[in-house]
Amino acid sequence: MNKVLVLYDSRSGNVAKMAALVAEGAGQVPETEVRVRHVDEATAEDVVWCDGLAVGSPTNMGILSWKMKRFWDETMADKWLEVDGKIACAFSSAGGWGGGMEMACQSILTVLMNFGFLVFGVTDYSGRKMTLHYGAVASKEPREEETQEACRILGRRLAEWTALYVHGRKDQNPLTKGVKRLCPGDFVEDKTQQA
Ligand SMILES: Cc1cc2nc3c(=O)[nH]c(=O)nc-3n(C[C@H](O)[C@H](O)[C@H](O)COP(=O)(O)O)c2cc1C
Repeated sequence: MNKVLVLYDSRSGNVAKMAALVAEGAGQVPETEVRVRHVDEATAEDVVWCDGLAVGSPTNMGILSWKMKRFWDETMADKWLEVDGKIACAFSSAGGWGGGMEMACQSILTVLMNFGFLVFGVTDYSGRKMTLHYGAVASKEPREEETQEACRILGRRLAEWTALYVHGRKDQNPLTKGVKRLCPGDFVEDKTQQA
């Protein structure tokens, strides 16, 4: 069974909504078991259990929340050298566009790299001007369809990579499985807007 953990922190519910969408996306890959854990209830064993991990945090001063940082500093400290090679990605909500959500994703990815995770971004677009190159991002709650879809794509891509690289399921390779992957040109209605 393909195993995905969605680990998140959320103070006012926005990242929790993103986490549910990331989990929904992961669940679109057959034979995938998805666990969703708030950082307050997550254990080191949840991380050990998974093949792939999506970590979400509110953007706090441009980086991950102190609770999420503490989880890796303290809860996971004994597991250092034991979780290398798992596949991982990030997502974050900030107070507004430009508020640092991609930097927060980068800070999450930095922590994960420190533990030996194989981290990734996504080249696909989820809307006319929305992609998730460093992880899925939202301004406040994921209200717009393209923001919601970015979260789903992230979770689905994570489960596809773990299916392929951990379980050898070549049929789940997103580059060859025949599911349309969107790029900016797919959304251009008015050619004068292309630049
Ligand atoms: C301590 C603190 C720091 C924050 N720092 C930022 C920030 O650097 N940039 C930003 O745009 N929003 C910032 N915010 C706003 C949150 O990132 C935003 O409200 C987010 O959607 C909260 O997610 P949550 O509902 O999952 O807790 C901050 C909020 C708090 C409480």
